[in-house]
Amino acid sequence: MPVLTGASGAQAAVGGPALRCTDIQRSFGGVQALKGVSFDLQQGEIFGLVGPNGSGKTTMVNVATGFYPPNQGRVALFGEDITGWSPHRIARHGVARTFQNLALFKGMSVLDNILVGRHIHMRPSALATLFYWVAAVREEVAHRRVVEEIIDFMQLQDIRYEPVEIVPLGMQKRVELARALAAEPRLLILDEPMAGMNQEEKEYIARFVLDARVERDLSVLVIEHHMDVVTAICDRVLVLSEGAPLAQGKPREAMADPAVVAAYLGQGATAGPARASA
Ligand SMILES: Nc1ncnc2c1ncn2[C@@H]1O[C@H](COP(=O)(O)OP(=O)(O)OP(=O)(O)O)[C@@H](O)[C@H]1O
Repeated sequence: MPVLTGASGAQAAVGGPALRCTDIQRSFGGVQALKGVSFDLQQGEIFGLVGPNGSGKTTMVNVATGFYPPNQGRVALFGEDITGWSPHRIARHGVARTFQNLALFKGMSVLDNILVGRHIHMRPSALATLFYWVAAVREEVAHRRVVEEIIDFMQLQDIRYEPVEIVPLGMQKRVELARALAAEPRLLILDEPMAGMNQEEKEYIARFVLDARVERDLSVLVIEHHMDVVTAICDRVLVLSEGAPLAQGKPREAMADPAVVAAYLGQGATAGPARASA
């Protein structure tokens, strides 16, 4: 059954929060991008961040992943306070993300781009490689095995040796998701993973996310504008507007909240729930 037109793939969440954001505030000069945002993303949950353009979704993700420290508020990952940590340190603690604008390495093959996702598990030491090259080769083989398995999972076998820049946009999005999975994260953060995709490509990504949650024991935070995707894959959503939380709950209920409808209407018909069947 197609994911986006069938029953919700949502499952009940179990355990404590994978990500807890408490009273997050963040400004850029005079622009208050986040005005006290709080939410818990439970382990095993697919949690959506939605809202009109400029409502603070990407800023929230950048705060959670250490790209921007918050001006106020705390971020906790699996119970550990990570406020102010660097992106690299947060990545090592099990967070992988994709970006709104693709961040792939042109000139490298699809396979090598995915292999980059393994870097946080690599132990680069020239000395160790020189004297313990057997171990280094063994490590390289192990990384390649993980990558090959992800290439199979994401159905990228046919394009694995292609330079990434000649691959169609929908496939590039899939490669970026594969690279994030290669990091073997506990929390996966996706910033508009289906932007620019046709219906079939959206179906693929939705299915990969649902399968990855189960097979890879993932918690997922996703920013997405396509409301059919949000209602199909998200257990819960937080709706932001102008940096403030408007509603939180199951997708259909949160999107039906009068304050949410009003916020989207203020943005014009193309920005909001009107795209539900896009
Ligand atoms: N680095 C920055 N410098 C200055 N202003 C910024 C910066 N990043 C975000 N902003 C501002 O913060 C506000 C929230 O932006 P943000 O990108 O987080 O929104 P968004 O909900 O992700 O939007 P979209 O759906 O269009 O991607 C906007 O007014 C934006 O212009």
